[in-house]
Parts: sequence; C-alpha cells; structure tokens
Amino acid sequence: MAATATPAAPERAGEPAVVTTTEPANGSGSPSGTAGNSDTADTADTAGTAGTAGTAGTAEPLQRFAVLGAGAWGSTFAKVLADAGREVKLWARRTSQVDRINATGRNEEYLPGIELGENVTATDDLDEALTDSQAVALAVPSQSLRENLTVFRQVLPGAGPVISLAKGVEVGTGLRMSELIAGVGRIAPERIVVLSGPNLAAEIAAGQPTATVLACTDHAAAVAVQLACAGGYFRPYTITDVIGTEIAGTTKNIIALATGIAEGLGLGLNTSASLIARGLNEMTGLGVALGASAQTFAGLAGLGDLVATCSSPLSRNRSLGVLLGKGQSLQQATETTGALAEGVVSCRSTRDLAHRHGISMPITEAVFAVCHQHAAPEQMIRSLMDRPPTPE
Ligand SMILES: NC(=O)c1ccc[n+]([C@@H]2O[C@H](COP(=O)([O-])OP(=O)(O)OC[C@H]3O[C@@H](n4cnc5c(N)ncnc54)[C@H](O)[C@@H]3O)[C@@H](O)[C@H]2O)c1
Ligand SMILES: O=P(O)(O)OC[C@H](O)CO
Repeated sequence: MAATATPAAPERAGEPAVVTTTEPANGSGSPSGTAGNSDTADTADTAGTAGTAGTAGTAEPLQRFAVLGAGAWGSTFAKVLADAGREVKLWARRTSQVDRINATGRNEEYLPGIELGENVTATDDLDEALTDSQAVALAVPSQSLRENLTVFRQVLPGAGPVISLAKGVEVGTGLRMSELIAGVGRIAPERIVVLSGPNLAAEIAAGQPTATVLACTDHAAAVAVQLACAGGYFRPYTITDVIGTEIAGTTKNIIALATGIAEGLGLGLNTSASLIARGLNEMTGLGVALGASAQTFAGLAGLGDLVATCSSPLSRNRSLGVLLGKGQSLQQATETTGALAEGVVSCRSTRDLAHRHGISMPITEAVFAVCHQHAAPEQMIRSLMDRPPTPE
C-alpha cells in the first residue's frame, strides 16, 4: 500500500508547522563517514562528529533508508517506510534470516504473516545496507547498541538523519541512546532523530493506525524523517525534546512491568490506573530533573506510550510482569515469554539515574526489588501503599 506523506505538524500547539521537505546535504548520502569515525570513542564525547543533519531544503523526501536490526520493530519500521514509498535495506546478523526474508518477503520469526513490501530487501552485509542510504534507523536492543555502534560507526553515512528506535538507558553509564549514538557512533547530535510513542510492532505491521513522535534538536531533520515515513496508518509528529522522549520511552516499560505484576496478582483497574498515573508522575519527575519538558510526558511519547504498553497483551513488558505477579521467577518468566522486556534492565539503569539526581521513583524501586532483589510481587504493592501520605 503506497501512502503519501502528509503535511508536517508539530505535536504541541504553538510549535511551528513546517511544510517544506528536506534532504541530506550530500545528496547521495553515501557512506562517507569512515574518515570521521574513530574506533576509540566509547563515551558520550561528541568531538569529531561526522557531518551534520544536512537538511537544506529540496522538494523530494528522503528516499533510500537502511534499517539496522531485523527484529520486530526494525522489520515493522522497514514496512512503514516501504508502504510510504521508500526503498529500504534491512540489515540482519544472520544470513539464514536474510535469505528467508528475501525468499518470502516476510520476517516470519518476528512478524508472522506480514508482507514487508516489495521495497524491502534484506542483507547481512553492512556496506551493502548503507550504500547510497540517505538515512539510517538503528533497531537493535538498547543494551547491545554500544557494541553494535563500534562496528556501525565505521560505515555509517557522513550525513543525513540517524533514527534511534531503541527504548532504554544503558546500564552502568546511564547514557540515553542518543548519547550513545553521538559518543560511540560519532554522529552529530543534530542528526539524531529519536522515534518513540505508542508503537506496538504487531499492530502497526497489521496496518492499524498509530501516532508517534520524532524528536530531534534540529527540527528540520525531524521533519525530513516525518515526511519520509508518514502514511495512512503511521502519523509522526515532530518535537525537539530529545531527553524527554527518551526518558519517557525507557521508563514506561518499568511502569508496564508494574501494571503487569498487579494484574498477575489478580488486582483490577483501580490499581492499574493508579500505577499508570503515579508512574507518569515519577517518569516526569526524572525527565524534568534531566532537562526535559514536562509537556513531553503528557504527549505521545509519555502518556500515549504508557497507556499502550500498560494496557496491551502484546506488550512484552506487561506480559512478563503478569507472569512475575503470578509467582514465576524472573528466569522462568523470561523463558516463558522468550521475548525482550527491556524494563527489566531499564529499572536498574533508571533507578541508578534517579539516585544520582536525587529523584524519588517508588514504583521503579518496587519493580527493581521484584526483578533483582527477590522481593515477592505482593511486596511491590505493600511498599507502595505503606509509604507515608503525601500531597499529590
Ligand atoms: N517491538 C516493539 O513493539 C517495539 C516498538 C517500539 C520500540 N521498540 C524498541 O526497539 C528495540 C528493538 O526491539 P525489537 O522489538 O525489535 O526486539 P526484537 O527482540 O524483536 O529484535 C531485536 C533484534 O536485534 C537483534 N539483536 C539482538 N541482540 C543483538 C546484538 N547484540 N547485536 C545485533 N543485533 C542484535 C536480534 O537478532 C533481533 O533481530 C528495543 O529497544 C525496543 O524497546 C520495540
Ligand atoms: O512490547 P514492549 O513492552 O517492549 O513495548 C513495545 C513498544 O515500546 C510499545 O510502544
């Protein structure tokens, strides 16, 4: 289904609506970043960043994309782009998976029954994936992004948007994904576009409508990606609050674990709604302490994603929480779902960040205790209800 790009619109009233299209300055977007990419960078130091967003206006939207990571979300985003009329190279590590995708037009392992579209070609060759790409989307899990970037940075294009799809904060360093991409990947921050929102892959892959946000310090870069991926079932809004978008995407997974645990305990919607509302409060508190806008948390990346993840049986975080609430150990629950629930690691990195910044995050603390300190699920509820009374 080919979809046409819709006019750009900001998520918030008051932000300027932009209706021009943009393209990287180097036009071809060929992988010219090699010279500027060092093998030694491993911090958030952005010195030596290669290229800029390069968003001088042209009439054409970005056309050629590379998506690195062919799991559920990378494959879904590749389909979104293809349905919007873009050409996509989808990079996967395993040759067998690449061969199956190219032979069938589907990624059955992650998106059963879904046609990815004729414009999606899989490859296990990074150079091939990136040759001529005008924009790159990174779709590997948050805790493996660093190790991947040490390889990716040698071939990432020297210009054009780099779209961050992972939701998480690195354990140990507390770095957000955009900070990792800037520091380890040696990408100028104004090229990094963070995509986040209520985006359960299976629903989007089935063509069900959703909205999302594209956050970038360079509004023009976000608009360039917006125009390239907008379609009949995918409506992206632009925003400039990168910190808020990333903190929201990370922390909502923790609250989804909490609501899942409550459901596993047999508790009802009052409990769930209380966790969602108080969860949003502590998510916002951390974000604001880190420099985010509170408004971001009331939007798609915050409340929107929180509601979707805490409510949907498709959510891996919520589903794992349900099993924990029913009494399974973390290991049992992880084996049962066999899926990536990033809240399990994010509750550790988020808790560390909160401690570092003196922010109270009681739900995060309680989820951490269940996941990593052998606390019983009932203890999660008790620890929250027994807290001294406070104003809202
Ligand atoms: N699935 C969703 O609905 C969804 C929606 C929005 C955002 N996200 C985010 O997207 C990111 C990826 O999630 P996903 O759902 O695609 O996960 P997934 O488990 O479906 O796929 C992960 C992919 O990364 C690959 N991978 C795993 N470890 C790797 C490594 N060390 N190096 C290279 N590749 C590796 C896997 O082989 C797989 O192809 C996560 O941060 C997730 O939070 C997911
Ligand atoms: O399946 P989850 O819990 O990782 O959530 C997926 C997406 O982040 C929802 O927006």
